[in-house]
Amino acid sequence: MADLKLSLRGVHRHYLERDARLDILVNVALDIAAGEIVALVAPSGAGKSTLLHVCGLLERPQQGEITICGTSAHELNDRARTLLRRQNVGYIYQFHHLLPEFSARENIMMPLLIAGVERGAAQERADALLNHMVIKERGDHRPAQLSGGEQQRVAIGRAMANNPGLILADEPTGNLDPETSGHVFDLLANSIKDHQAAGLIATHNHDIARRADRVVTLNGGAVVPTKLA
Ligand SMILES: Nc1ncnc2c1ncn2[C@@H]1O[C@H](COP(=O)(O)OP(=O)(O)OP(=O)(O)O)[C@@H](O)[C@H]1O
Repeated sequence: MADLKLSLRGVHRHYLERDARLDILVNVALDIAAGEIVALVAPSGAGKSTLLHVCGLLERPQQGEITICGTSAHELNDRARTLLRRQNVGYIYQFHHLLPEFSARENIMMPLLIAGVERGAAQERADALLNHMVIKERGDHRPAQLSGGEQQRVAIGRAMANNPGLILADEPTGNLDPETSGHVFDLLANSIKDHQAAGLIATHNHDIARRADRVVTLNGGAVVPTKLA
């Protein structure tokens, strides 16, 4: 049996809008194993961000089971869900969401400090990640002093800081030119594989999606495998 880092079963998520009910996720089943990268490609509004939020325990589905790194989130209260997320999930957004007043190094240190890691050890880990992301010499720069690709590499470093078992990325290269996109995706993919984490990456970019181990889409709210033309 593969070492599953993410497992969804029978997941339903709807939103209520006035009198209407929008069924966004319908009976979703999805497994992602350690070292596996899955691209999620679907039209705008299909529910990609909703799926990522549900996987990352940022939104509760109305039905279904989510298991992250062997722990079922089903029966957990909000506090325990937050802990499970902090310890096991790294999130990367299209617009990096770095803290503007802190340096690249401090941004990467932040989740470590929140997790109670001692400052010196957090700095060492941040420097190793800056090195891994090939932006070692940018550690003292603030986000506004970095290029888009560099900012996104810092965001990847921050997401990887706690060594999470699951990486969720929402359009991580959506803001970058094609060459930088490929480079940033490769750095992200290598980090995920090196750490034997699992990755779920939503993207509109088919060239990026093709670099994943497999591609899925949302069809009527269900997650189904797809082949890109
Ligand atoms: N909190 C909410 N309340 C009501 N409807 C919502 C809410 N969040 C999302 N939706 C709706 O659910 C649908 C799916 O949204 P979602 O953001 O998951 O799509 P997406 O595939 O990520 O789109 P995009 O590629 O444009 O980012 C959309 O129709 C959206 O308007």
